[in-house]
Amino acid sequence: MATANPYVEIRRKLHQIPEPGFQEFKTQRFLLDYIEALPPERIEVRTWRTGILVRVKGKNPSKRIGYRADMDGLPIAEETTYEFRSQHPGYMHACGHDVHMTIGLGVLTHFVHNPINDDLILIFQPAEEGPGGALPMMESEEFQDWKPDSIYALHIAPEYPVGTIAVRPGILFANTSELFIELTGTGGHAAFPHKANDMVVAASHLVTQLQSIISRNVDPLDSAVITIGRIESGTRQNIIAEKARLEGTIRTLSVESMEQVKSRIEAVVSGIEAGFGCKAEIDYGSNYRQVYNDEQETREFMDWLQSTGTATLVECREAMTGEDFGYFLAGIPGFMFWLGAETPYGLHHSRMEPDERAIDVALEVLTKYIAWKSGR
Ligand SMILES: CC(=O)N[C@@H](CCC[C@H](N)C(=O)O)C(=O)O
Repeated sequence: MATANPYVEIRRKLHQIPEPGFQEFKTQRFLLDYIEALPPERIEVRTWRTGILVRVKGKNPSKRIGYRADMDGLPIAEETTYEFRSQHPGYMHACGHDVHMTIGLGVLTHFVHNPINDDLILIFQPAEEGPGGALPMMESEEFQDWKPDSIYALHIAPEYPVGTIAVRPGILFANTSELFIELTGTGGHAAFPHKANDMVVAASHLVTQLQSIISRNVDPLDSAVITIGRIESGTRQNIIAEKARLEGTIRTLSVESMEQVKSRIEAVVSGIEAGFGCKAEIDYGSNYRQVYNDEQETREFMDWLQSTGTATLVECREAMTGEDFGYFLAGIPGFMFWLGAETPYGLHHSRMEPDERAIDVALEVLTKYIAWKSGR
C-alpha cells in the first residue's frame, strides 16, 4: 500500500533489501543515490567500506554534531504481513535498521535545507549485528578527520508506544561477546553408541551446564545472560554425530562479569571434554563495549524533552541488548535512546512490524534537538 509520507516510502524500499554486515552494497547505493540527489552546496560525502559519512556544512561552525544510523539486516526469513517484504530470501530488517537509516536521511535532508551553525556529521555504519562496524569505522582516516564533538543515535523499541522516548544516563546496553563452541567426538552407527562419542549428547549437556553459570556463578544483582541461539549437529537420525557446533552470545552489565563468565565457560567446556572424551574449541567472535550514555549530555536531553514536550519521556532501565555504538560513546560524549515503535513482536522476530509513525516522531525530536544544541 502506497503512502503519502516520503520517509515511509524510503523505509519500505530499504526494508526490501536487507544485507549482512559489510555486504550492504545495494543499501549503500540506495543511500548514495538519495544523498547525491540533494542540493550539493552544503554537503560532502565519503564512503568507508559499505558505510557512508556525510558532512553538512554549518553556517558558522564551532563544533561537529554527529548522528549515527546502522545499516545491516539479519539472517531471518521474514514472516510479516507486509506487501513490501524482503526481496533477499533468508534476510530481514528485523532490528529496525531500515527505520534508523530512514531517520538518518530525514535528519540529513532537514539540515541541508535548514542549515544550523555547526557542522553535522551523518554516519551510516555497516555491520552492527556483527562483526561490528563501529570500531573500525571510528579508527578510519575518513572518520577521524570529521570526528564529531558529540554523537547521538536511537534504536526502535517495539515495547514502547509511538511518541515515547526511553533513555537513561549511564549504562543503557550491556557488554556483549559472541560465543562459538565446536565439539569433535567420534561418529558411528546409531545402534552401537558404546563405540562412538556422541556429540549430540555432549552438546545437550553443555547447553544446560552453560545455563547454570548465570544462576550459580554470577552475582544475581549483576545481570548476565548466555543464550545459545543455534546448534548444528549430525547428518541423519540413525547416525551418531561426530561434531556439534553451538553458536550464542554472552551479555553482562559489568565488564568484570564478562571475564568471570568466560572463565566459567572455559571450565565447563573442559569438563565436557573430559566427561565425553571429545575435543572442544571456543571462539569468542566479536565483542561489543557497553553503551554508556554520557551523564551530562543525557540529562540535558531529558530536561529538554520534558520542557519542550516534543515526546513523552520514560527514564528506562538498562537492557541486555548490545550495540557497537558503545565504541563511539567511549570516545565521544553523547547518548543512544529507545524510540517507541509499538508492535507485538519484538526485535529479531520474523514478524516484527514497527509502527512507521515513529519515523516522524524521531525526525521532530532530532531536528529540534540538534538545532537547539547548535544554538540556532
Ligand atoms: C540492538 C541489538 O539487537 N543488537 C544486537 C547486537 C549483536 C552483537 C553480537 N553480534 C552478539 O550477538 O553478541 C544484539 O543481539 O543485542
